[in-house]
Amino acid sequence: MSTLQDILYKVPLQSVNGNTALEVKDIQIDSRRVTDGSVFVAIRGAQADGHLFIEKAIELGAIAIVCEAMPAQLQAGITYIQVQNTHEAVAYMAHHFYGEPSAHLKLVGVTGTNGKTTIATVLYNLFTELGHKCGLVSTVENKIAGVIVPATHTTPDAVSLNALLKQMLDAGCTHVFMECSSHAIHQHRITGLHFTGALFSNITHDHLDYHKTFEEYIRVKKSFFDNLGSDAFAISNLDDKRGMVMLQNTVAKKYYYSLKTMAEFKGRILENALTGLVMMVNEKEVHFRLIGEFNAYNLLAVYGAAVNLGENKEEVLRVLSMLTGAEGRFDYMVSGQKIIGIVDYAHTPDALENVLSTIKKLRKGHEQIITVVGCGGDRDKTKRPIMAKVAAELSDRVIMTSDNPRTEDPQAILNDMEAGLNIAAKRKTISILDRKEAIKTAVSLAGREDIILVAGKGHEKYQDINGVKHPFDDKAVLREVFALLEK
Ligand SMILES: CC(=O)N[C@H]1[C@@H](OP(=O)(O)OP(=O)(O)OC[C@H]2O[C@@H](n3ccc(=O)[nH]c3=O)[C@H](O)[C@@H]2O)O[C@H](CO)[C@@H](O)[C@@H]1O[C@H](C)C(=O)N[C@@H](C)C(=O)N[C@H](CCC(=O)O)C(=O)O
Ligand SMILES: Nc1ncnc2c1ncn2[C@@H]1O[C@H](COP(=O)(O)OP(=O)(O)OP(=O)(O)O)[C@@H](O)[C@H]1O
Ligand SMILES: N[C@H](CCC[C@H](N)C(=O)O)C(=O)O
Ligand SMILES: [Mg+2]
Repeated sequence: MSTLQDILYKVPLQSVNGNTALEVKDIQIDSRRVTDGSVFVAIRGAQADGHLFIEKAIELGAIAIVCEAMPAQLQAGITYIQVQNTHEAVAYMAHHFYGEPSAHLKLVGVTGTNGKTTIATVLYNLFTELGHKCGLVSTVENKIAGVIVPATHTTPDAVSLNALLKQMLDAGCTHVFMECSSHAIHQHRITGLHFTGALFSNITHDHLDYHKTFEEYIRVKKSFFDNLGSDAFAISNLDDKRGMVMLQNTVAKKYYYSLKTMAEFKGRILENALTGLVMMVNEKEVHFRLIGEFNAYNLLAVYGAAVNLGENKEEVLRVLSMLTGAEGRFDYMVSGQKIIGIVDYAHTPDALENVLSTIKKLRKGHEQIITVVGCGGDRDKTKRPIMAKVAAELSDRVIMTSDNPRTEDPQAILNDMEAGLNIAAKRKTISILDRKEAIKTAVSLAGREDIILVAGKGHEKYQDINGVKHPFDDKAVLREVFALLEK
């Protein structure tokens, strides 16, 4: 068991009031989860201020409080620690409390707007096939050597994350592949972790509701690389406009991948079809089951990481050629009538453009492309008209519908999307609020070999309407509607 003093190692303290030799049972950032012997860390968030719950935490058994501002009245027998930034403090505290698990693991972090889940999942599957016990931290799910632990975030908060890494270590995992979202980097959820490697996929328009400007979003992602140690490797996409900037100030060993110019990990696409990719990877021709140019990039990032982790190149490519991607990422099915259905998590303008242009390139002739798409509520509003415009430009028909409306009026979200449509785009677009009806309509409009893209929700198994998560699964609905056609 650690003492408060032990876990505060490396945390710059502003003032201390009380005993720091106390034994700590756990660390909590949510007062509602405090029990006897917890340390409660008060965090100023977007919705609430943890400082308002200090009394509540003490009532529930907190023995120490870590805060940015000391309460006016201090309770006897309780230790109060004031720090400048509680987000940062809790990350170091969790790291120490759980015995610095990341330092004993080969931990690889993946950041970028799109491709994180795919890259982390393919790495996890590759290394598992290569005979290693692995951990996965991702949007779809977390995994500890094959055992699924449901994910609530792309990257969990610092306490949950360090606890998870400790569980992975205890289960015998040697390698962990983890998505690092920009929210997580900004909120210090990954601060203090020891990374063996870091990967950058790309950066485009997303989360500007949170980061405010694109420059700030870039700065946050870059800070992940700035904070790596000199023993780490950093691999970036040279074909992305910000690929070099990301690694500009890192002291880690730098590597690049590219489809367009010379790079340590160089790919050249020979064939790109709905059946898979054929790509030259550093002079070797390989067939992959993953589809589309964007996955060629993801594969190069994975290959670069595997080589840097000391795996045999031939063996890596042999296993990679057999792997598929992550659930709900270009997830492909065909109806009895030969209508093609693709469920994809594209929920940004760039991802939508990528997935649609990939479909356009891969179709055999002029089969119709019918896109079902919506935009999430309580998220970046500026992407809505752009996503509608992209969908209309690259599809023959568009059914605009609800994604996760969350607390917003679903019709208002559709109106925001419609603002991106010109007259020609409006002519090929219809709006149907109910997502299941929208999918049914798409299928009813499709003929043999036409392609239906259901975008935005990928693996998600629910639709969040007004804070209530209603069961909903794009893949299951599409399968059900396809089955109705057989009757
Ligand atoms: C905007 C955002 O990222 N919010 C995250 C943030 O919450 P917050 O700091 O704003 O929390 P808050 O509700 O204001 O509360 C402040 C503090 O008071 C505490 N509190 C609150 C109430 C109470 O009774 N007692 C109490 O102690 C809370 O536990 C918290 O510590 O910190 C919380 C703990 O880590 C997260 O759960 C929460 O994620 C929310 C639910 C969320 O939706 N986040 C999304 C946007 C997110 O993080 N997404 C990224 C991926 C995006 C992508 O890749 O596309 C992710 O990594 O998942
Ligand atoms: N390298 C890539 N470049 C551009 N688009 C991509 C790339 N990889 C995947 N995509 C597209 O982006 C969507 C999301 O991919 P993925 O889930 O792998 O990314 P992510 O970064 O984990 O996303 P999120 O931040 O939402 O968790 C996919 O469904 C696909 O359409
Ligand atoms: N991690 C992303 C996922 C968005 C998925 C989309 N279906 C939506 O609800 O907007 C977010 O929370 O912004
Ligand atoms: Mg993800």
